[in-house]
Amino acid sequence: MNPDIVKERQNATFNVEKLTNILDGSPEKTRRRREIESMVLNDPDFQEQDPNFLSRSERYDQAVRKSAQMILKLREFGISDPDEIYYYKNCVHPDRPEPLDLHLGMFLPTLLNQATPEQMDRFFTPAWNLQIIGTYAQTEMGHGWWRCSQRASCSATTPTVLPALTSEDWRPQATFDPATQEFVLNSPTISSIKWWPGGLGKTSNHAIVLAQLHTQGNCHGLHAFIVPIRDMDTHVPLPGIVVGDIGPKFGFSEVDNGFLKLENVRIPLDNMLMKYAKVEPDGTYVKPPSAKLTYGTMVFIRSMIVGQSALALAKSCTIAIRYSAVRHQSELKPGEPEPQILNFQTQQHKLFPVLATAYAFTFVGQYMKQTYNRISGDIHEGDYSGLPELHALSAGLKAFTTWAANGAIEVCRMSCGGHGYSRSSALPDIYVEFTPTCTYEGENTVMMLQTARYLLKSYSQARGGQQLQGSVSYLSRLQPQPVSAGVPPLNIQDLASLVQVYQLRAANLVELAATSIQQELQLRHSQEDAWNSSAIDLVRASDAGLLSVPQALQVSAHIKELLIQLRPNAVALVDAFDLNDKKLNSVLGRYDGNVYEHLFEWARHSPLNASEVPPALTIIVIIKHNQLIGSFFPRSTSLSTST
Ligand SMILES: CCCCCCCC/C=C\CCCCCCCCC/C=C/C(=O)SCCNC(=O)CCNC(=O)[C@H](O)C(C)(C)COP(=O)(O)OP(=O)(O)OC[C@H]1O[C@@H](n2cnc3c(N)ncnc32)[C@H](O)[C@@H]1OP(=O)(O)O
Ligand SMILES: Cc1cc2nc3c(=O)[nH]c(=O)nc-3n(C[C@H](O)[C@H](O)[C@H](O)COP(=O)(O)OP(=O)(O)OC[C@H]3O[C@@H](n4cnc5c(N)ncnc54)[C@H](O)[C@@H]3O)c2cc1C
Repeated sequence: MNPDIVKERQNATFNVEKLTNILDGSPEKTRRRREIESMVLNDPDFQEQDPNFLSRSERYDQAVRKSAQMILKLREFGISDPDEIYYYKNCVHPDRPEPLDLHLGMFLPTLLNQATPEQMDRFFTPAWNLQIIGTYAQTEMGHGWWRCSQRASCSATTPTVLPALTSEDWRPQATFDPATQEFVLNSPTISSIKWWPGGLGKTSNHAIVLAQLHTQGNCHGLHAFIVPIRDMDTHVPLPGIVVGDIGPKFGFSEVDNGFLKLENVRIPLDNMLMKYAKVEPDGTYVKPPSAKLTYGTMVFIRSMIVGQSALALAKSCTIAIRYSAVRHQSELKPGEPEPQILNFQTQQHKLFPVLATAYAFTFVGQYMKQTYNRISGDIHEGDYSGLPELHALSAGLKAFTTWAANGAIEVCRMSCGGHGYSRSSALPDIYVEFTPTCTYEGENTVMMLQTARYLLKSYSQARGGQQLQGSVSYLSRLQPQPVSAGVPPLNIQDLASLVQVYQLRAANLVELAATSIQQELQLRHSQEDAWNSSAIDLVRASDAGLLSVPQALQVSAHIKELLIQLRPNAVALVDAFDLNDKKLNSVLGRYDGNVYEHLFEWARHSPLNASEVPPALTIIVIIKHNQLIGSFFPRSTSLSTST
């Protein structure tokens, strides 16, 4: 054990285990988490080659092998609780998305939320047993999101054939054919090819495809269909299915994100997910109780991503803080030993806010999950009243937490200097695997605008005298103040006072956005143009701080004081996240702090070190010996060598 890190732990002023229990929810939950962890980390079937030294195809193959083992073991150990599955999976594939993510995270949950009992028997049971492997295909090459109501090509009441259509307006279509009781699915244009779904490229044999439903000559907007895409025995693509991998990406190397072109693919009537919307055998369309229920799986994953932001931050600051405790640089005072870099105020100012955010997001993630479970329980009982708030909260928190975490991971990487740039630190991987959360499941700006939409509606209800409940109740309680009213009183030591200032700022920003829309409406006369011209204010309204210059200075001074208070407990606070070394997979973030010897050991495994003279270098050796000069270069430009 590195002596610096030992001293850090001796100096801590609280019981780390108790804090771990609080983070987990209870001592029993900590025990069970560790039990699952050891099932995976001590299982030889999950041993792997360091993916840093593998090609993409090798990484995919290794991940598929581990995922298959994972499904067998989950069954063997009878693990079926979604939280436990999620935890087990995260130990099997630490930090890395894998080919079955979409199957587990979106295919199964969409069936649970939108399938009829008969469809559950036909699809969910075989999917649970991994006979059916599914993905969720919404995004297309030309469109990541849909606004059917604004499009000439589709609305619940417009006929299918409209004069003003251009081919680029077309999206994947599912047209009901009553003669055969089938839907005929087509991707009419290049831009309508499904693009991005995880596991689609090679792994899945089924996809939930989001397509426009056409029946009896009318288009009814976006609906979900279960489409078999590969033969269940041979895994070969079925007729009419053009499918494959979209190629290498920034990260996600283990995942076969794919494309899917549908060419007159026929599926039975009862392959449309019909828990809510229905098509009768004669083609009659039965509306769902709420059109928004189609978006349910996205709300589930967005809620989950809030917790993933916390985990990415916990990992990043564990690595950076432990490393900063063992790394020494630059004499502070001449003649004295070099200090731990964690003693530099600037280093603390980089890392301690990340640490605090990791804790805050952990609790926000738990709150988001409880809210999701509560409101989705109501929805299953037929009460849809909480859906707008759940959507606004999950969309806004997904965007806010992923943006914040995305920036903070990079702060942690840079705070480790050069070694942070090495893949041995794990920080580059954490970044590339995390950063697409800002884009997928709804691009963050678009999500903030969804939250703003809800805030503005709530604002106008509050101004109309309604007493609002839940997360927007502050809009009823607080009267937005004009700038001339000055800044509110603030006690920076008092959490309640800080919350009040945040709420006031939020109310002011919502009012600012509403005023902007009103002004733009007078200028532009169209609600949509006024909305777009106020979009910057709207995004700010979803991301609410209202301080005077002296108050801001007071906050700065207080932050410096807090850095000093936090310093003795920094290592213990990251230890409390209880991230096992094998899961963390970082040379810099090792629990024992023995960084340098392991860094050296890790580098020696680089494939480039497999031979002292890599084969490609023989050409240089030959050139050096002047044997090729005559044939490679004209005499007049021949290289001068000393040999
Ligand atoms: C037993 C089960 C076992 C489970 C085990 C689980 C264990 C877990 C194991 C593993 C997990 C692995 C982790 C998984 C990793 C996942 C990787 C993810 C990979 C990525 C996937 C994707 O990206 S899928 C594609 C996602 N795409 C999007 O998100 C597109 C975003 N676009 C949209 O959401 C909509 O198009 C948009 C809302 C932007 C616009 O739609 P439009 O209809 O035009 O909207 P608008 O007119 O603005 O609003 C209409 C109306 O509807 C309301 N609304 C919009 N969205 C929602 C919603 N989601 N919910 C509720 N309501 C919504 C909106 O507010 C408007 O309301 P009103 O104002 O009119 O009242
Ligand atoms: C790693 C990864 C995995 C994915 N997995 C899946 C999957 O499994 N299944 C699936 O269906 N999809 C998947 N996706 C696709 C993902 O859901 C989309 O990329 C995402 O929804 C964003 O859509 P887009 O790419 O069309 O971006 P665009 O909407 O084209 O965004 C581009 C820019 O335009 C801006 N913009 C767009 N609309 C507006 C607006 N109304 N107002 C203001 N600004 C706007 C955005 O803010 C952004 O800056 C995945 C993507 C990635 C990167």
